[in-house]
Amino acid sequence: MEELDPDNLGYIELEDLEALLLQSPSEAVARSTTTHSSKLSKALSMKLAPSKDTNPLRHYWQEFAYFLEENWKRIWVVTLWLSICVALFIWKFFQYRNRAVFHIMGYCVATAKGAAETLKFNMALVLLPVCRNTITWIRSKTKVGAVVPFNDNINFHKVIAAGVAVGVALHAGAHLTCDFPLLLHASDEKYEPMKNFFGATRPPNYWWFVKGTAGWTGIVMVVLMSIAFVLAQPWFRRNKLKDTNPLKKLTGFNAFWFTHHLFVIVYALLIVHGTSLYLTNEWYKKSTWMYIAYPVFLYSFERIVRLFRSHDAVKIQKVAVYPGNVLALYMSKPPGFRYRSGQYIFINCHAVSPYEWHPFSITSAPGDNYLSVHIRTRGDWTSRLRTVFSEACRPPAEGESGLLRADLSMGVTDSNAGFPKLLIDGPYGAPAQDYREYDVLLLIGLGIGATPLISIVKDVLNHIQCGGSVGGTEPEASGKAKKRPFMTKRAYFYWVTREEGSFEWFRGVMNEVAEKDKDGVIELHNHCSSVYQEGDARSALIVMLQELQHAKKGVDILSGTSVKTHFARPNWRSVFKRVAVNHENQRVGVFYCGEPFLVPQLRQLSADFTHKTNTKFEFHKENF
Ligand SMILES: Cc1cc2nc3c(=O)[nH]c(=O)nc-3n(C[C@H](O)[C@H](O)[C@H](O)COP(=O)(O)OP(=O)(O)OC[C@H]3O[C@@H](n4cnc5c(N)ncnc54)[C@H](O)[C@@H]3O)c2cc1C
Ligand code: HEM
Repeated sequence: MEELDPDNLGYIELEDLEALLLQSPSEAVARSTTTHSSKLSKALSMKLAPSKDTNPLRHYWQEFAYFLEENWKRIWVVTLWLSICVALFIWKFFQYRNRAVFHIMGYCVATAKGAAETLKFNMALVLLPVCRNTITWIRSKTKVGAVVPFNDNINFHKVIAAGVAVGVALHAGAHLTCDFPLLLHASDEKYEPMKNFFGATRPPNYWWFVKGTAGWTGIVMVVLMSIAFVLAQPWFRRNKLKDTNPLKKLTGFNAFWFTHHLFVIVYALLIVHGTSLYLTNEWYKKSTWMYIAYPVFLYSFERIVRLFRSHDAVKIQKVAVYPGNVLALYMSKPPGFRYRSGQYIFINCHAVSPYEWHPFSITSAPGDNYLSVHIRTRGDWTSRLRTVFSEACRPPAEGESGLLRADLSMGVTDSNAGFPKLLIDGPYGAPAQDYREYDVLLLIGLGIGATPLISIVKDVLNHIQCGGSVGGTEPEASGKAKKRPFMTKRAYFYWVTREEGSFEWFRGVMNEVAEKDKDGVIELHNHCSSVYQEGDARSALIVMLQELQHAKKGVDILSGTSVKTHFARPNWRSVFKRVAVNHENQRVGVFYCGEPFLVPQLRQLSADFTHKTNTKFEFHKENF
């Protein structure tokens, strides 16, 4: 069944529907599933002015223009990076092309040295996109985000790592398979200029090169990097192996994480490798440390900041365990802790694992005087966290939401009532944090993916309450106004979950919106996709019961709030159509968080509606 317009249920009077339901449920179902939603869809289509342009060339050009518009930041960054790599390679390659050693080892040595130059650069650069604090600071405090795609930092990290892999293959491959054998078998005449580097007597055998400092450090680096590279692949990191596979225990996020720390040894070896070169004697030509010094220092500083910042445990103020295996933790805000909706923090719980840090989106709003996260049980760590916190909880009192809960005196007490110690680190920037730049927000969350979006909804709500006018300047928790404008004038939130129990997670927020948002700035749509299949008569019956209850008591039977629950998935095209019709000539920020399978469809709809209407949709996504 398609989305029903909650404002327009006039196709059958509710009293008639109730009577009909008692007499003839099947007829009631038939009448309730009239072409209401397709009528709505047609009416919207008529309001839209679709492009009449059928010229295929122009169509492809439009697609291309949209592609450029969407990707220009990525394109310039990757083009610049590639150009620097190529330039470094060529520069070093031709330097060696003109040296005596070229007459023995030829293009092999020129290739090895060209590749080594890109390796120094890439081993330095690969650290920058993972300096999370620096990136969060730059994107919050400066306008650099307008030209640099910070949301792609981890993708860029992987692209550079791929550049490292190519560099290692060329460099190590050329040295091991070509340069060393050529030098061993060179004629005495050709060897003559090499005496400066290798001494009067020529190296006796291949093993001599391998056991030399440059040789063994190089080989150890390749071995360590190979382990880290393999375990960093999404397939291993996300542990997609079958349970029966003996390798299963050796992979997963922790394996990725610990083997990634082998890079500490790799960087130490790289410095040694770069100072014990066979073909360079002058110290000032040994430039490896010059490339990597600053990024290594910056990244080390980041780690030290993380260590100190997360030193003190937060106070737990409230814990609730919800259906759908979700644990909600409400904690005190550490002094000076400022964040934006959409950002996330890392959490560490000693009682679960002293070394593991897991990221979670913040679900409270910047104006709230507490910090909250909603954690869905996925694997070992989240399951154990749920267990240790559940054990300290009591069953909920009547009317309270949450299966088990503990409400402490909201920060007044120093005692943590026997709760395990919790450390946090953050906040860190995420794609959803840029929502304030848009006139209109279309927020789409799948399951637990609603978490960063809930914080946005709360922030818009707090803004309505504090400032009164949406679209004014941004009020701070303290009440002072900052200069940065708050552009958002309207927000649509679509939340799709499988189990109806999930609506418990954010029941409080839903009620608050319904109660406080008098001007209807925020429009909430809950979609429950598991009750019955689309078109199933039973689902139509539930819709009817729900309408009756909603009309009589103002409360939805599933969400337990005044927000209506829809059945089955939303019709995304209709959703975009409605937003386009309601917001001509405006910029709509589409923020999606959830499983990746919906990304192509939403991206395509954003592109289509940007082409065909004068509303501009900008798509952002986050998956976890
Ligand atoms: C930016 C971000 C925000 C997130 N926000 C939320 C949220 O609000 N609510 C929520 O329930 N979940 C959120 N997650 C997902 C959450 O971090 C994982 O579900 C959790 O770490 C799983 O740990 P596990 O050991 O229980 O599960 P596992 O079975 O070990 O892992 C399940 C999945 O989580 C990933 N994962 C495991 N450990 C980590 C880690 N330390 N860091 C990053 N990824 C890891 C794995 O690669 C795997 O894909 C978020 C993830 C990210 C990256
Ligand atoms: C030269 C090789 C590499 C180096 C030096 C390197 C280094 C790092 C460092 C220092 C971090 C930051 C950890 C932190 O502080 O949180 C990191 C994170 C990460 N790296 Fe690498 N890496 C390399 C190769 C790779 C490769 C090949 C992949 C995957 C294909 C990869 C995937 C990742 C991912 C996904 C993260 C982010 C983890 C998270 O925050 O969830 N890296 N890397």
